[in-house]
Amino acid sequence: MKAGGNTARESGWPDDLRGPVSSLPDSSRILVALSGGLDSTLLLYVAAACHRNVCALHINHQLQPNHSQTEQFCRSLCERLAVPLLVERVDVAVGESGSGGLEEAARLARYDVFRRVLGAGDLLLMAHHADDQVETVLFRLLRGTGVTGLAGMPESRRLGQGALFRPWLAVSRDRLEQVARDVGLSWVEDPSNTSLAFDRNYLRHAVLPGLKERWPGLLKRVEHSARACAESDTLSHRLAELQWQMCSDSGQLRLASIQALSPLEQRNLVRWWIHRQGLKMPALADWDQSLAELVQAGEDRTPEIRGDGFSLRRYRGYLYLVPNVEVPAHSAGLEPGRTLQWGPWTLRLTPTATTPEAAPPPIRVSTRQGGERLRFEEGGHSRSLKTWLQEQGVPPWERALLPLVYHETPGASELIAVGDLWCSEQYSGSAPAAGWRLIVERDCD
Ligand SMILES: Nc1ncnc2c1ncn2[C@@H]1O[C@H](COP(=O)(O)OP(=O)(O)OP(=O)(O)O)[C@@H](O)[C@H]1O
Repeated sequence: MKAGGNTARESGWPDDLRGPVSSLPDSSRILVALSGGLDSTLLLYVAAACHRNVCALHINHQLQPNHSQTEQFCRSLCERLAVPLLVERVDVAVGESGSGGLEEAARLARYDVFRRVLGAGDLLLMAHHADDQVETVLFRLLRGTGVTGLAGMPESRRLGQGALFRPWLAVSRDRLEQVARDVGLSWVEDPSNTSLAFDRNYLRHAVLPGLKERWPGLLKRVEHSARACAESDTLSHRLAELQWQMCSDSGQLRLASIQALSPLEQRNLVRWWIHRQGLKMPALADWDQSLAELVQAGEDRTPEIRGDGFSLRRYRGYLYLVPNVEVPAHSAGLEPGRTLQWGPWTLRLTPTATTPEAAPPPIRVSTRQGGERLRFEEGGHSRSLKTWLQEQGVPPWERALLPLVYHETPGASELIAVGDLWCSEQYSGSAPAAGWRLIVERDCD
């Protein structure tokens, strides 16, 4: 069978390649992530032979000198196979490369597109194979990782509104190349694939050939180890979920409950919590020690662990995971009908009548400066805001960020709302006396 001819849509592909592709779950669309390289080109042929709802998705990172030719190759290939093709061009600026380098920046940009493009019921097929899996596991091992990293790439997972599948994780690169050459397939060679400057290429070209020669069953062995790690990882998650149910109240961990867990379980639970919030583990050499101190500290102490974009803190018997929040440094006016974003709070002033009789007095929003007083009823006694916030159990870091809303009249300034915790009856309820309703909402985090 010649891949370039009309027979490309025939399902005469070898069973070891066709089997994992033909047995995919039902889907709205099957999108093949097509780089134009050997593996994904072959995958497109096999997928198109097995399914009617196949299309291809090519991301042009515009990084390689031959990127236009690669894009053109994908276009011609899809035309020949009568498969619809979606091409997305992305700009990966050198400045965005961050600590992981340009390759990592390109990978992240690619996954952003995948997430955006995948609709409900769509499957995205990637052509990762067994050698890719070994490289991934070794690479992570060398960088230092736990069982989650050593589990390698999963065969499938949710992505955007759809799911990602890697049907060929058990097939070796040699096997794919052999089939591709047998059928006379053509593909594009990525010039960067040979550069040993990239860690992955160094592993692929300088390390793995020797390891494979010495241990011919290397691919299978690493696959088994990765699978064992994936199972341990699943069990650790399951344990964390169960212990979360036992130890949490309203999204925080009860210190008394986690103190009863072993240090190993505490670390597992907090790690799971951090990942579940979409955050990264703090890069601390003494993480184990820091967490133990945070959990065991006396109530009179306020230690904290700072991570990338968040901190772990304790307050009144609870452990909090606090995402970093920025609020304006200066006070701001709240214009009627306009929305004001204040960190995670959104503020709006809306008229209760379709044609309000008068404009509201100026409304100003600011953070605590100290000494504020709160009056619950008109003409009633005022009380200290600080004491009231303490009584409400608002943690100190939150008190410093809360938007305080003032109604300004000549010579006087009156506090009419404290974040989403309290609002004067003048501006709230079914018939606010001011004729304007103040709405303060906090985004769920
Ligand atoms: N630019 C791209 N556009 C669409 N999908 C891509 C792109 N680059 C990679 N992929 C997908 O990710 C998989 C793994 O990427 P990787 O960089 O390891 O492979 P490759 O060497 O670029 O390409 P191939 O796997 O096709 O030989 C590819 O098999 C392909 O499915």
